Amino acid sequence: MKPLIFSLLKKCTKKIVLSSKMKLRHNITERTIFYGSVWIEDRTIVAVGTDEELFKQFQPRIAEAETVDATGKTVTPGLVDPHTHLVYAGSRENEFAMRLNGATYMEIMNAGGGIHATTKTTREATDEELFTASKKRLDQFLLHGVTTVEAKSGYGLTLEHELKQLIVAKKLHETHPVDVVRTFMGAHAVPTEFKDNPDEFVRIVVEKMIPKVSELALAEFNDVFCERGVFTPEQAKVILEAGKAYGLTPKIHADEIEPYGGAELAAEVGAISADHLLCASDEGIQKMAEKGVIAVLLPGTAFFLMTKAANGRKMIDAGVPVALSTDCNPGSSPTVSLPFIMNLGCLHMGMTPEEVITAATINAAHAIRRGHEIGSIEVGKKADITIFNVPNYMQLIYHYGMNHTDTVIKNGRIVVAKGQLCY
Ligand SMILES: N=CN[C@@H](CCC(=O)O)C(=O)O
Ligand SMILES: [Zn+2]
Repeated sequence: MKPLIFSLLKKCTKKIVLSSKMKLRHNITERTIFYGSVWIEDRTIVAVGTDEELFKQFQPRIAEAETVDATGKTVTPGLVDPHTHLVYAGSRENEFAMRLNGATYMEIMNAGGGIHATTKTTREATDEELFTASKKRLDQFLLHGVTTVEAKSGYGLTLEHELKQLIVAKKLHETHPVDVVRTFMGAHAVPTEFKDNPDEFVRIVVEKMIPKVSELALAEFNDVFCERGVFTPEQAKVILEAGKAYGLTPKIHADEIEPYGGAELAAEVGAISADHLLCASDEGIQKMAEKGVIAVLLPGTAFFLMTKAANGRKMIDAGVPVALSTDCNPGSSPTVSLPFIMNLGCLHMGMTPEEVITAATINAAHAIRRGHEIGSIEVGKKADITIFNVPNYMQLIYHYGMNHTDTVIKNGRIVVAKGQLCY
């Protein structure tokens, strides 16, 4: 039998343990252990407790363990980002300059820029170029303490190019330490070639793209940008129901620019999450709470588009489980820093530090159906753990705009040490 690899994290001044029982009890940190340890065997967490408890339990075997000393640092579950547009080519700083001069995000998109601009550069990129550009971003996510990301297609908008994006995402998942969970988003925009006949494009998404994506098992989720001037709630419903028939779980970009019935639709179709929600109606929020739809909030997008962030506090108080994400994309949120998003969650959405940590770990894991295996430091879960070089979790949120990541353990393996990649 192969010898096991043991790893011990000792003398952590603080370790946050978030129980997966918290799925819907999103607003508390269940347990913080001072001077705690985690015992990992292979890829799995075998024991969690105080230094003393684990020392007693594993005393005869400590000599054979590889030890990571986290003295004076803060240990959390590996962060989970449940909403990214990771796979794309090109960059849109020209639009940033236009917005600084007063143009709006939708004006730029309606004039053929925005998502259309990235669709052009992504279609033109070779598979290798697309892989290399996306891998660079994934490395940056890892360096910021993120061990799992969701990644959407949606910059292809033809069957061929949507598949190209999803295949790159799959290859990243297979070759990179960070797990990449795939979402098909063929309905990210109505391509310019269909601007006079959007229903024909919806037909292609439903009849050609979804069946193929499902046949090739390239995605688990199906997402739609439901917004005035993009896809109507009626079109979005057709697309999401079609996905369900092919085993793809609905997600939705909802109520980002104006109230448009997206939150209500998420509840109606049984979406696992509704994302953005800056302008969600009270009724929509209520329906999401009733159906257990997770709100994936993206305060980096509001920050970058200079608009008011979603009301996270109101959603939590209404009983909606809230997750946080970067929304990493070249137009509305070109960042990989989930810790910065956590800071915005506190400053712009009325969330507490405990709530934003929960939102970026266990609730984020549930938003991509991974709550049973990641998102908390619990016995039996994957050993995905991040150590931040701060003495307590408050400082992680308080010292904003800096990368505090010291060490990342992914699947029981050290992949970032002293803030540098080492996989
Ligand atoms: N709002 C729609 N989609 C992305 C932005 C995509 C882009 O601008 O390239 C978002 O989630 O913000
Ligand atoms: Zn998005």
